[in-house]
Amino acid sequence: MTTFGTRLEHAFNTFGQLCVGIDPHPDVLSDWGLPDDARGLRECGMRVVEASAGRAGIVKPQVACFERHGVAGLQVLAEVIAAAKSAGLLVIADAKRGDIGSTMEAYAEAWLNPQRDFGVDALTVSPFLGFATLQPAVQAAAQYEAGLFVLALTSNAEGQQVQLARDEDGQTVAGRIVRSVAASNAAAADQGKMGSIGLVVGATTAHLAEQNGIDLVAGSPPLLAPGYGAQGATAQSIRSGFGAAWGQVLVNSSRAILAAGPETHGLVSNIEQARTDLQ
Ligand SMILES: O=C(O)c1cc(=O)[nH]c(=O)n1[C@@H]1O[C@H](COP(=O)(O)O)[C@@H](O)[C@H]1O
Repeated sequence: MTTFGTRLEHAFNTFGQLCVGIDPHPDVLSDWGLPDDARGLRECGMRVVEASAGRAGIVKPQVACFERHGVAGLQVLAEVIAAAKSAGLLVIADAKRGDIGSTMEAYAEAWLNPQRDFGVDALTVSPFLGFATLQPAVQAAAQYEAGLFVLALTSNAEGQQVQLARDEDGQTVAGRIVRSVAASNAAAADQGKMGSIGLVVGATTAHLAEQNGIDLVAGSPPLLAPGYGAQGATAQSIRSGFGAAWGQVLVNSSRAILAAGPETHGLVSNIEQARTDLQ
């Protein structure tokens, strides 16, 4: 095994910077002619995995879409994760977990230990109970050679009220999170490698980093950028928004890819189009 940052760099070099989002919303299932139940989730998830394998390096299942169907939905999530891993895809679980340290330890064990049902390559986490509460997850990531994506500057406009708030030193909340993540990646950065502790910076909001003096390059964190396609960001706006940090960016697209419908050729064509646009 190698660190998550190294596996991600390898995926970038092989397949480019696209992350295929697996978000089986009720509308998607209905458009695909599938029932809004565990069978529909399984069919949708497995088709996206099949279309992504060998064409994209990374998939990101949206846990909420599976959780919505209770135990049966979570069983399907475990199956989709296992199928994606055996197809050679890196899997980021988008569960946005965050709690006091002792509880965070349990979340980290559930999502980052590869022996567990939901063991994935990386997990999205929330630092809004204080960055230090994420420490057990940072430790688990090191132990299991997994990764984290810490919310910093999210793609939704409402996020800015909290994330761009300034403290008495004039520092933004997002800026502090970014600096804490950079410090967690210091060892990898010293070796010129991509870190395993990443940030979530929206494709739609990336330009706000530079405008607010936030340095996304320090510590080489991978940057998960949702917002491409369905939320309005384009390949061009993302490149200019991230500027010098573009090489670290993993661009997620969920609904825009799933809009192809259930046929493999349509999904493949949307994945390949997104990959080409992002090159
Ligand atoms: O953590 C995320 O992935 C995330 C963070 C963020 O700031 N904005 C955001 O849209 N997301 C997720 O990224 C996906 C975006 O989906 P589409 O807008 O359909 O491409 C959804 O699963 C969101 O929950």
